[in-house]
Amino acid sequence: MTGALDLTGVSKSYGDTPAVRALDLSVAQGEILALIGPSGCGKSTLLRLVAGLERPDQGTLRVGGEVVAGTASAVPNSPNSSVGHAPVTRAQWVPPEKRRVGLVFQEHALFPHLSVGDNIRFGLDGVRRTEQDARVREVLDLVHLPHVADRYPHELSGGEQQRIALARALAPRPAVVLMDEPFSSLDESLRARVRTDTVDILRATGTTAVLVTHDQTEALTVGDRIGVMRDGVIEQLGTPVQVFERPVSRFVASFMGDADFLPSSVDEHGLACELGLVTVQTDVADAEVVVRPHEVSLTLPGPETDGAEHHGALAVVDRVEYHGAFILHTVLLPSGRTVRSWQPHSIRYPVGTKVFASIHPGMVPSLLVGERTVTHAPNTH
Ligand SMILES: Nc1ncnc2c1ncn2[C@@H]1O[C@H](COP(=O)(O)OP(=O)(O)OP(=O)(O)O)[C@@H](O)[C@H]1O
Repeated sequence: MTGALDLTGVSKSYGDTPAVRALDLSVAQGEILALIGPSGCGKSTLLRLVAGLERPDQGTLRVGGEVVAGTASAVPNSPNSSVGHAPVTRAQWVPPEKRRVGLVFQEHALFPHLSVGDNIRFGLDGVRRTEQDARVREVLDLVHLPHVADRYPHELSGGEQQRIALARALAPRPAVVLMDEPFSSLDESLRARVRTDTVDILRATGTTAVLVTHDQTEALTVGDRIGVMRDGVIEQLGTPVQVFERPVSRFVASFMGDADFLPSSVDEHGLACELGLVTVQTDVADAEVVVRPHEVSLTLPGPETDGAEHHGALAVVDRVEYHGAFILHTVLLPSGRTVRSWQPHSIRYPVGTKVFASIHPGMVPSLLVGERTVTHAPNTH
């Protein structure tokens, strides 16, 4: 089925540097896709390809079902052509201004010499002035800034400028809005508010969007799906719950949230790691258990933990970091490995405290064999 945005086998290199490699991606109508990955993995190149600011070396891009770059569906050979002859193909290219794509890029900030109204009108070329005025009013209402049409960008706060940039992108009713780190210049408290407002506006208008971010929380809270990119490919594409709770690889597990990795072994009780038995049914030997800090429980040793080595390990608090609402404890296990544990604000074990570390009951950690996670079912025993 055709989505609002479809990429098929798209590749782009800069000289010898592959930036995007044979990438397939489909974004559904009204969906918000968050793209995340380490610096240089190809996120911006992907957006620039969709925007038409770069040409793909290979592959096809469609916006709203229309081929905007690459090779249109192959024109079949004429009946007279010799058997085995390569199909005739036709390169297609739609320039950026003709694509139904709205941009909220940092480098496409508002024009400083144009009023807010004229900034928004900029994308409405060819539309009658009365219609332009109506649309400017409409999108300014949408971003809750109906009174700023005559102001200049420098007369707006950072958050207001960001909302105007969104209004400008939405004005021509694009099929897809592309956002490259749109909130990164805002301070943290403002960022959360502008982000929420932006998502509300995208939802209210049913707009399809691709958002590039460095921020895990942003990806998890904003994306209907998240694409985790690495070296020019999407290593995992899934819902926030899938990428966080069922990462497909060591890379995704450590990139989306914090993770520690503990070796495991299978004994007569089942699969166990240093933090005790793992509620996973598997016959995989030599797996590593992916342990997230929110899954690790710390308690002071007492009669109930005596002889409970199947359920955890005696550890020593090695490091304590205050994060406001939560406190991150790093504990040293008997093996010399460390694991991290989030504790609520009210619990702060000083460095050197002996604690009993275990996996919270009911948690079903992921298992890694080599670099990939293995699928498994929770142990029902
Ligand atoms: N114009 C260019 N010329 C040469 N190489 C480039 C160019 N643009 C990007 N690259 C290279 O392509 C690769 C992907 O870059 P890209 O900007 O897409 O990554 P990114 O994931 O957006 O990184 P960041 O998060 O740091 O913005 C990198 O190796 C980068 O150095």
